[in-house]
Amino acid sequence: MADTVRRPLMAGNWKMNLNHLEAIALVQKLAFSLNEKQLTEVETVVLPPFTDLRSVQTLIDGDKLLIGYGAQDLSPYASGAYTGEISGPMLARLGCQYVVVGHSERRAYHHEDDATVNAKVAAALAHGLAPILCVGEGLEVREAAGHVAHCSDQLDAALKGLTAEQVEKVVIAYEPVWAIGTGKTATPEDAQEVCGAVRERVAERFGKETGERTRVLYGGSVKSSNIAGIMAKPDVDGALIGGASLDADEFAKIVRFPEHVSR
Ligand SMILES: O=C(CO)COP(=O)(O)O
Repeated sequence: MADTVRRPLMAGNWKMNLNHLEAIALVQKLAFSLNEKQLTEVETVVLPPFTDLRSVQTLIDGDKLLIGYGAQDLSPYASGAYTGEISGPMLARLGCQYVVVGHSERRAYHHEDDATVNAKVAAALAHGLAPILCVGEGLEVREAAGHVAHCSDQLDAALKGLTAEQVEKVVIAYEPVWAIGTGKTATPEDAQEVCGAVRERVAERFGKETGERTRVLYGGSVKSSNIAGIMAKPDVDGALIGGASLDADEFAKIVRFPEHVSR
C-alpha cells in the first residue's frame, strides 16, 4: 500500500448470502469489533443482497455506524419494463455509496459482456454511485501469461467514454477468477503485478494524477492470514472480500490489517 492520498478500502461482497435479519446481526457485530480509529483509517464497506439493503441502511443511519454499504449489481437503465432489475436511482435512494459492476460471476452466469459492463459503470456514475469495477482472468489466460493484457482490455472497455473526473470515482478490483472461492490466493507479487499494470493503464489513458488517485483492490480468497502481505504492495489499496466477509470476526481482523503490517 502506497503512502498516498488513497484511503484503504475493505469491501465485503456477501454474494447471495445472509437474509436481512442475518445482515443486521453481522453489521452490528462488525461495528462492535472495530473502533473509530480503525474505521477511520480503513474504509469498511458491506455489499449485501438487494433485499438486505433497507435494513442495513436503517441500522447504519440509526446508530451512526462508520460502515459504508452498497449493492452487488445494477441495471444499465434508470427505470422501465425490465422485470427483476434494480436501478441506480433506487440504490442511491437507499443511501448506497457503492455498487459492484462486472463481477466475474455475473460475466460468467449472466453473460454480461464488456458493453454491458461499460453501460453499468456509466449508469452507476450517473446516479452518484461509485462503481467497484471487477476485472480478472481465468486460469487458461493466466497459464498462457495473458493476464495483464486481458485485464487491461477489460478495463479499457469498461471505462470507454468516461472522463478522468469520472474515472477517479471508480474503484477497480483485480479478481483473478482462479483465485475466487478456491482458497488459492494470488501471491502478493501476482496481485501487485496486475494492480500496478491497471494503475499504469489508467494513467496512460486518463492522466498520471487520475492513475495516482484511483483505488485498485485485490480480490480472491482474501483472509486475515494473507491480507497484510497483499496490502504491503504499493499498488494495492484494499480488498474485495467474499467468503471471509461473512464472518464478522474474520472481516474485522482483515480491516485491522495495519496492526500486522510492519511499515
Ligand atoms: O469474488 C470475490 C469477491 O468479490 C472473492 O471471493 P472469495 O473471497 O470468497 O474468494
